[in-house]
Amino acid sequence: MSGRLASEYSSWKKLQGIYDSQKSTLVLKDLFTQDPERFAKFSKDYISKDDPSTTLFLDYSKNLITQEVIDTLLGLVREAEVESYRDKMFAGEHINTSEDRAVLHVALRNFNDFSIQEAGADEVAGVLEHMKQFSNAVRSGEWKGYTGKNITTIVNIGIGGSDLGPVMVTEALKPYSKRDLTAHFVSNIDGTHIAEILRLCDPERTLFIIASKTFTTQETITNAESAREWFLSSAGDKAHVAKHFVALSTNTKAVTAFGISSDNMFQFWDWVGGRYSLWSAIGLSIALVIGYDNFEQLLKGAHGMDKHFKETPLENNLPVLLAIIGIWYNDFYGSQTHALLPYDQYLHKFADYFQQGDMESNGKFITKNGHRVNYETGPIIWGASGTNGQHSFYQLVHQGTKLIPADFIAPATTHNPIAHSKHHRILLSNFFAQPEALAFGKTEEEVRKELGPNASDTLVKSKVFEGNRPSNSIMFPLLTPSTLGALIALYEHKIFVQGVIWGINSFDQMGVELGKVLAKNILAQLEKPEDVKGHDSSTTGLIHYYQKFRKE
Ligand SMILES: O=P(O)(O)OC[C@H]1O[C@@H](O)[C@H](O)[C@@H](O)[C@@H]1O
Repeated sequence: MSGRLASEYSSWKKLQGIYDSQKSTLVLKDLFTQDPERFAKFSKDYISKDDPSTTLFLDYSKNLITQEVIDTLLGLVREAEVESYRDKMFAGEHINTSEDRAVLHVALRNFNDFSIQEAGADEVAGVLEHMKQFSNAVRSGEWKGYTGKNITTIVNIGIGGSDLGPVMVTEALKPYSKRDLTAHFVSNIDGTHIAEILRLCDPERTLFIIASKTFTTQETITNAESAREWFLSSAGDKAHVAKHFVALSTNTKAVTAFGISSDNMFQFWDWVGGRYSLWSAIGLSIALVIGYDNFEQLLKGAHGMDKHFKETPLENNLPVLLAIIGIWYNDFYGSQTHALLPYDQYLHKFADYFQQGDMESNGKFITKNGHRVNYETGPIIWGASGTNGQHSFYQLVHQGTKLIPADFIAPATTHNPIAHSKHHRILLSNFFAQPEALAFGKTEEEVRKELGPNASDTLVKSKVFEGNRPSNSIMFPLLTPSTLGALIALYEHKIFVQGVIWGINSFDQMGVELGKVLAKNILAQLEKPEDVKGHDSSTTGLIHYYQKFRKE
């Protein structure tokens, strides 16, 4: 991050020139015809140096790019000093400047390869050991509830980064889960969320995991208090809380004040951002569900990608490639969104997870130096698992008026090869067909030929696919813990690279604060109409409407 606006870099200006002069010739159909080597040139294998069985394959040939575009985008990476910023992150420098914090999720999965000096980095192994002991004890049945019964249900209470990561990963790695241990996740302050989950729980066999970095988040603390009240209405004695409540937090004082002993607290540090915290104690529910060894594999898979990101030249660096291609569409083609489309039911929460990961990191208009950007920053991230999306929103992706770059993600093999893998073959045939249709479309001539001479012009036109809609395809042999770790880290580092190029701080989240402050103020005014003060007429009117129906 050089301190300049991205648009001031010479490579940015050059990219604008390339876009203006070559846009009409950047046509995938032609680019593929002109160069039979295009796939080989624009695809990369990732093989983990530590564990060669962990691999990913990235095909980025179906993008509106030429070697010149890629080279110029890499020039942008150099001008923005991404490598130096990356090294600062790994060294523990306080690159989260607004909060004066290091950004060290890489230290949580380090396994002694990188030397990191920041306070707390040397405590990671100890916390992992605590997680290992605890998860083994619960899973084996050695840890008993207050009436001497095994724990069969865990309820993670957390929100944002203290929820989305554990939810996504426990869903993604279900084939590795202990099937007789049920995991629930409560996040929403809406009492319906916890009420419906508690209906499924037996207080004698349920463990509540209160996950909150700050331990002050209103939703989490309120849900945790209601869970404790529900538990005590059966257990009676407060001493039993120790067997049924644990906390994952950086705030020992607040955890103790809540009534959870520090023995049952799993520590982490202020240099772990909420949306980067699944690798920390926040991952306890993951370790409980899939077992500690699999959790460690997840960390190791991510560590392999960290090494790749740190050590691989820019032109072969997968997170860098994903980042610059994203910038090409976001800042030059004017794409507003980016779709994540995993063709794997186990990854059905992947887009939700990276909605926070990306949008909370890069949804910012002020640079680290306090200037307003004059270009677009983070895209809107959305998506759903294939093939469901095909029967809903793909219509717009294929024939709508917007350019929506997409990442298609799929495992070559499945954990559920039912009907001799027939399902998986059909799934993959769609995974291959969609990017092909998006890229190459269907011409009027082809449609006319298909429909015959009597087809009306209107019908023919409605069936034309313009094509030239870009996508990346990411494949891997099977969705294992280490592969998932590598895949998540790939996207984390992509977000990092983009943030550095845009000159913003990807590691604070000031934009979520205003709503919280206003809600607190309004909460105090909800009882009487005469208390509703200081709002616009719309907000006042809405609160008055509520007050007509208000009940205890
Ligand atoms: O873990 P905590 O402190 O309860 O915070 C939960 C979430 O709180 C939100 O307010 C933040 O925007 C998220 O980044 C964070 O993950």
